[in-house]
Amino acid sequence: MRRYGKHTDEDDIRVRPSRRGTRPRTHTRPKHEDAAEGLVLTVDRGRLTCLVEGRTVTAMKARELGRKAVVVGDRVAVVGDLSGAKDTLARIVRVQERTSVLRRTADDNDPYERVIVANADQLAVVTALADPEPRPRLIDRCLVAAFDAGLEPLLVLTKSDLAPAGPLLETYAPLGVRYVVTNRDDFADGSGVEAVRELMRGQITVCVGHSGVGKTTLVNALVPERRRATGVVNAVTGRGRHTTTSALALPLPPSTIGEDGWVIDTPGVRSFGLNHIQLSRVIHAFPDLEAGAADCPRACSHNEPGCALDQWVAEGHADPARLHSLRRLLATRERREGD
Ligand SMILES: Nc1nc2c(ncn2[C@@H]2O[C@H](COP(=O)(O)OP(=O)(O)OP(=O)(O)O)[C@@H](O)[C@H]2O)c(=O)[nH]1
Ligand SMILES: [Zn+2]
Repeated sequence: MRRYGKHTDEDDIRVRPSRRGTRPRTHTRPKHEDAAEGLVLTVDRGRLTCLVEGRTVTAMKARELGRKAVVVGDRVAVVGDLSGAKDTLARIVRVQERTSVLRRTADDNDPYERVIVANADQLAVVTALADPEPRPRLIDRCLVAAFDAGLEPLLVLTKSDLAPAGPLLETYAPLGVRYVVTNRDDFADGSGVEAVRELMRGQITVCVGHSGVGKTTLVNALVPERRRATGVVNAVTGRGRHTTTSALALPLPPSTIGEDGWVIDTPGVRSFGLNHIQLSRVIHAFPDLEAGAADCPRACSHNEPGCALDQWVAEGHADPARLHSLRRLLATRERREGD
């Protein structure tokens, strides 16, 4: 599978002086060797729901983890009561190095970019073809966030009963982004949703979409067990609904080919702040252009006089439509009203 430049969280990289030789070996042995492996499914006010050996276990962060955030998708080491029984609380003592991190937008209530999901493989951008109208700038911002985070983007175009997908797909054709067109009438007999599941098999897919685009309808169709799954979470939080703003990881139903995969629903995540985006990581998703950027001025924005990409395209090394698309994406870094 194609991979964009994956990167991990800065705070995963720790430089520590080696203690070897200065202390007896027993002291450097990792603690909690008996810990079980868990996958974080959701987070609610310091309580983390983890899947541990097939059971849903509630846990909290061990103090030794300090301020390090533990997020949905994290692979963790868990100790303590792992029975999953009511009112039990396990402890997360380690977080495995992340293969990818997706950050949430900074907003008025929270000025910080925060990691919302770890270890995802792809980002499904759910967009209605009508009602509400598609918002290409918003789609572009999501694509930039995906490229930056090293996630494979996937366009899920819903409500195809209301409008054709052609015009929107034309805009995205030069980007070569995979897409699937859906509508809820096709979900009824399961045929429509199988095509979406196929694109998610064996992957960890984060779903984002603006309110009203049909994301809930889609996720419920993808994971018919959702009600039961969220029921488990509710037993933990003691609330009637899953009302947290945390993402929620849901298992795709088992398939005959054995690669199941996960869908991560993200209530309240509609777009992404792009201030932290590194141009080099975005252009990494455009290998045909990246080669031509070698001759760019230092810290080139790729949208300024002297950008070597104009020459590169003029010489026929890459399709002008690709450069146009790249520049359009990079231009969405400036936030505008409604993004
Ligand atoms: N015509 C049509 N309507 C749909 C389709 N899918 C969902 N809807 C309707 O669109 C509305 C929004 O659907 P939801 O699934 O709740 O959308 P959402 O993106 O989860 O929206 P929020 O709950 O606001 O976050 C509902 O009234 C659905 O019945 C579709 O394929 N075609
Ligand atoms: Zn350039």
